[in-house]
Amino acid sequence: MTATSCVRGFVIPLCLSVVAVTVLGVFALIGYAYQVARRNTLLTLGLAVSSSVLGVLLTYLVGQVVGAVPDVVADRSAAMSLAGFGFLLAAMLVVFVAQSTLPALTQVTQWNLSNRVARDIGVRVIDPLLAPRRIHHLEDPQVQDEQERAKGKEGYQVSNGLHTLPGLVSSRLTLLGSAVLVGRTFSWPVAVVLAAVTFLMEWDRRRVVEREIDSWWGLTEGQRRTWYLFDLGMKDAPKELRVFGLNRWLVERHLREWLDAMRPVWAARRKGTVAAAGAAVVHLAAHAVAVVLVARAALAGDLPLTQVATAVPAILAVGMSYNGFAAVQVRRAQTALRALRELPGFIAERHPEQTAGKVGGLGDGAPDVSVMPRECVRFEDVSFRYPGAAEDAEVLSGLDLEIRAGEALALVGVNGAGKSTLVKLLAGVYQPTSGRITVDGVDLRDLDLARWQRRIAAIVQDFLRFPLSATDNVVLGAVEHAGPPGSSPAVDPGDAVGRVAAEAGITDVVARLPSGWNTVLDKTYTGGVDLSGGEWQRVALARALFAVDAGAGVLVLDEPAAALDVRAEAELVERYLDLTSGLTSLIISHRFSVVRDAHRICVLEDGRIVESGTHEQLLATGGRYADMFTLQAERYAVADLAEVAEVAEVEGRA
Ligand SMILES: Nc1ncnc2c1ncn2[C@@H]1O[C@H](COP(=O)(O)OP(=O)(O)OP(=O)(O)O)[C@@H](O)[C@H]1O
Repeated sequence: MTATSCVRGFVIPLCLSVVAVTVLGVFALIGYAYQVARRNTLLTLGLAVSSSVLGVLLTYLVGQVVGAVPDVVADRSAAMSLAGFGFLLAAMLVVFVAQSTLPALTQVTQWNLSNRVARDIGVRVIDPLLAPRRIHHLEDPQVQDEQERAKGKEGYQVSNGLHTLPGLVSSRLTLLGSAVLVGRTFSWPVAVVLAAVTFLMEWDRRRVVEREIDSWWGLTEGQRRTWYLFDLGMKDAPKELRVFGLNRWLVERHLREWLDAMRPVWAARRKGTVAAAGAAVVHLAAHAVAVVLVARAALAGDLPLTQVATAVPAILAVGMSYNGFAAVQVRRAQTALRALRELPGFIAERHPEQTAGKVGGLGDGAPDVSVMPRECVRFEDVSFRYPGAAEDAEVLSGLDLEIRAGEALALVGVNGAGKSTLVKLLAGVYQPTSGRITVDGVDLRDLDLARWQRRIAAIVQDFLRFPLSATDNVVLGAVEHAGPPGSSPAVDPGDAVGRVAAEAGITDVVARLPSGWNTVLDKTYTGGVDLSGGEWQRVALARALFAVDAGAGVLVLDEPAAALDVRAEAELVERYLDLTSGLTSLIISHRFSVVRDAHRICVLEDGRIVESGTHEQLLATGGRYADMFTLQAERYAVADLAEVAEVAEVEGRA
């Protein structure tokens, strides 16, 4: 086979297919990056291509310079002019300098691109998960897996892949360019064999890297435990750990879990060592043989110095151009990008209930949600069990309940009776398994859920403690009235924040903070402070009242006094009917002093309402409420008597 036919029949198709596979394979990735950060993408890829083109050009120029030296030195007639040689030398140096400066530039554009992409991925992953107004999808393991795939276990995978993509493009072009130089200056078959061996080496590296990543990131259980222990020591429970003297135990346990998690990684590494060594030997031998062949041809006088000086560095450049790590990262990024694009559709397909229900917009003849309920909210024969729970694990079972508009209703029941669950159903974050909830006669399923949820202001049991300023912690109750995030407007006692702060009893608390309303309520920030449990609870109350001020008409208070001291609880009890006046409200509390003033009290037991009436009526009935109230009152009475006796004794002694 002649060199020309070899080039036409084998080398050109091979080169074209390698380029096609590389470009087509990463086309979606590049397209995505271009969509997010057009200039950075073009710049990064342009620099990567330039870097490899300059590298190949440098190899070529080095060959030309070295080849010209003997003739120029001997001043032979065939020698190029001194000016020409100087020009060649200068060109080589310019290319060298340009190629040496490119990596620094590429790194900057690469980081910019990764940052822009990471920001975009964050939004693309979080948005479809947070946008739905219900939360079934968050408890769906398949949705969790899909979002994990979209995000990537080891950070944002698409961003990591794009970070390594320029390196992959560059090494592919270097490989092709250098192989062409080897072919042109020495031998096409040798060029093809070297390229093939280098691909083999890259394939082997890719396998090793992939296996290692899999064995590390696949260990979610061990890994989760390791990081859990780390967080426990650093931020979650530093005080409790010291009280129980668990510091050493934690360090040792963390180390043990980490070692357990790493062992399979090491095993995978050991397993791959023999194959990796084999591939490396084949790779090295092929390149060594190629260099020897060049040397032999040179010694035999069959290869001029210029070609020798070009072919040898080109052979070495081919050998160095495998990039298994980048190939793995890019491939993973492609999978992650697919999942990222499919995530919203995946959620919508698996949870069609999220998109159902839309009436309540103005001007469509539908009821105006922003003033509902005008009459009542009604639970009609409602049963509910949590998604994935066993058939017989019903929390609510055939529950009927009417909450009249403007009524202050209280709900009591033992732990686990389903009170908070009822609140979640009222807010529409879950749908009843059977039965229905209506607002002024309209099924909650048919209402515009987003608007209905804006009608509800709530303190839930596990209320949020934002690591933001005191102002933000209050105004986030009605984010549309809060201004841009982090702007923390000045607070005036007469404005809404000042008013709700006074109602919730936090004016003095905020006045004592080092930077007043601007103080960050998190000790880990400079100048930040933490509040006591009761103070936090009052901040949460202020947030709910801010939402009411902004237009919410249904106030839900789930255990609003759990962390309050006696005086704060008494104040809440005193103001409760004032705070809820004009609103439809639902209060849940185990403290009967808090609920006794409600217009109506309902007892939840065995998944349904078993008693309903005013405090006095329920006491007179002598049922469950009366039992629970009496039990609590007796305990208080005993405590009170003990305290009175103690005081009397102390006074007597005095
Ligand atoms: N997300 C969930 N998934 C599965 N089961 C849940 C979930 N949340 C609560 N449960 C279960 O539902 C039952 C009712 O819980 P809920 O929180 O509504 O009770 P509660 O009356 O508010 O209790 P408490 O007085 O202790 O606050 C409990 O048995 C609880 O384990």
